Amino acid sequence: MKHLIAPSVLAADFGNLQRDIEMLNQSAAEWIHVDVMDGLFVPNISFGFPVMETLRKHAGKPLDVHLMITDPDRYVERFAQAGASVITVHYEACTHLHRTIEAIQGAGCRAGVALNPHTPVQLLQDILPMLDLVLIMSVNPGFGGQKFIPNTYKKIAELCRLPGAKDSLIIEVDGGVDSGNIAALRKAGAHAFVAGSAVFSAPDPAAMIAELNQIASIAFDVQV
Ligand SMILES: O=C(CO)[C@@H](O)[C@H](O)COP(=O)(O)O
Ligand SMILES: [Fe+2]
Repeated sequence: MKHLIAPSVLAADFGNLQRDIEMLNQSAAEWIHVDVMDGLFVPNISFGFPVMETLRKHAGKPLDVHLMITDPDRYVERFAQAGASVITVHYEACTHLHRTIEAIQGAGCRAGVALNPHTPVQLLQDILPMLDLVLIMSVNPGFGGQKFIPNTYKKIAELCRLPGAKDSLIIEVDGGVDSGNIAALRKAGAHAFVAGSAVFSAPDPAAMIAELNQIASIAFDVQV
């Protein structure tokens, strides 16, 4: 499966959000990653529907919504209506994950499940055949700009070996992804790469997205 880059708007300049979205529209990014935090599931609050509204209005690419919220079932329908293409919920935040996945897909979106660094991929075994995406967190969720956790490589490889996944299952990795680890992550088996600070702290964010895209595309040819 082809790789894709999903820059996270959490690291964008909110004073110039429209400008940053335009940059993403013109860039090699395939998706736009939207981090929603409720201050309960994670110790941080990011943004909600008003920002989704702006994104829907200006973004020309699919919105990949990462819900770091407790009981996400309460908001699945609204995020779908607000323009999400992918809705990812946390394994740790759902009591009835099977029902939640059905609700996301029933609302016309692709459904993903995110795993915190401490959550083993094997816990997904019984639900894997339903999933469109698994998001492996490579930092503890809640903040951008954190250090990448190397155990992620092992988790991606283990997930690839789990039976029952759809051929189209997308393995996404999120947290501390940059030009130094994206090739190894791609080789480990990941397809979708979220990058916040690596992109928006770069002097030329669009050039950094192109660089990440390029490295991922030749990952299998390079020694890592
Ligand atoms: O979900 C999260 C953080 O909880 C991420 O999507 C971050 O926004 C990624 O930012 P960087 O680690 O790339 O700076
Ligand atoms: Fe995220």
